[in-house]
Amino acid sequence: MNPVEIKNLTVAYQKKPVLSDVSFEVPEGKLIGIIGPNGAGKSTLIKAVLGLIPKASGEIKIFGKNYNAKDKVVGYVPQRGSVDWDFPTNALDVVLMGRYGHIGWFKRPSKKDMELAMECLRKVGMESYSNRQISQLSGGQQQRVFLARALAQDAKIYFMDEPFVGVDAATERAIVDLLNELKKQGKTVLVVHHDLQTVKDYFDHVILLNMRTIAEGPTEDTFTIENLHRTYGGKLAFLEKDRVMVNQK
Ligand SMILES: Nc1ncnc2c1ncn2[C@@H]1O[C@H](COP(=O)(O)OP(=O)(O)OP(=O)(O)O)[C@@H](O)[C@H]1O
Repeated sequence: MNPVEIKNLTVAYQKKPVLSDVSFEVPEGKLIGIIGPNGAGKSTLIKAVLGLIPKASGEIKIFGKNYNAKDKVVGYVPQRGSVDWDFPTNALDVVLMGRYGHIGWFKRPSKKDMELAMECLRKVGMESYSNRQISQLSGGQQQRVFLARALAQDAKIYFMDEPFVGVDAATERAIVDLLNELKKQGKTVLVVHHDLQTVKDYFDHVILLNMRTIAEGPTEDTFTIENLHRTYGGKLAFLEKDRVMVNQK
């Protein structure tokens, strides 16, 4: 059974559709890139799957069922810019929040939960920052803490919204290693990604989105210049053979 199946999904803000008739399914245990221009509806798609915003119509199935947050099947790494980093909490507590579905709200985390949270911080190279207030971390360090929180959730499917934005090369490498580790564990990871140069290196499968599903499938067959043209229209700039980027002007 596919971990995520979307059929004819339409989502609207104030009656204006931003996703229209979107359909795709993703295979289990793969790294999947969600690719499309600004405003294409990528974040909206993730929020609709997680039930954070309502859908106007269509079907969203997680392992064949309607998603229920209590099932603890889906982990989420939001866009860094959408988080209140001034909230007075330290890195370890943020990671422990990832365990709450397992611990139960209002209960104290056990020693095992604390150890697991520290282990997740270690995996992203942040164990020595466990007591640091999150407002006092750099952008890349904040991103790593959020990835550690997602790891602590021990989900089967992860949605990550632009985890590579604003991070340095070392953090980018750390994130890629983490994605590959999750894949090795059989997890399915969907990542909103903007850097077209690295899509072929990072993802097994892509979903090209621009209000509709333009194309989806294995990266090799789907991430083609023709499909990119269909996704980005006139915004594509060609650097040289096989290298393409989005012209933001
Ligand atoms: N809360 C909201 N109310 C009204 N319109 C919204 C809201 N959130 C997003 N939109 C609009 O919906 C469209 C899709 O937005 P969304 O954030 O899903 O795009 P995106 O593909 O994630 O973009 P980006 O790459 O810039 O992050 C945009 O036109 C945006 O302006």
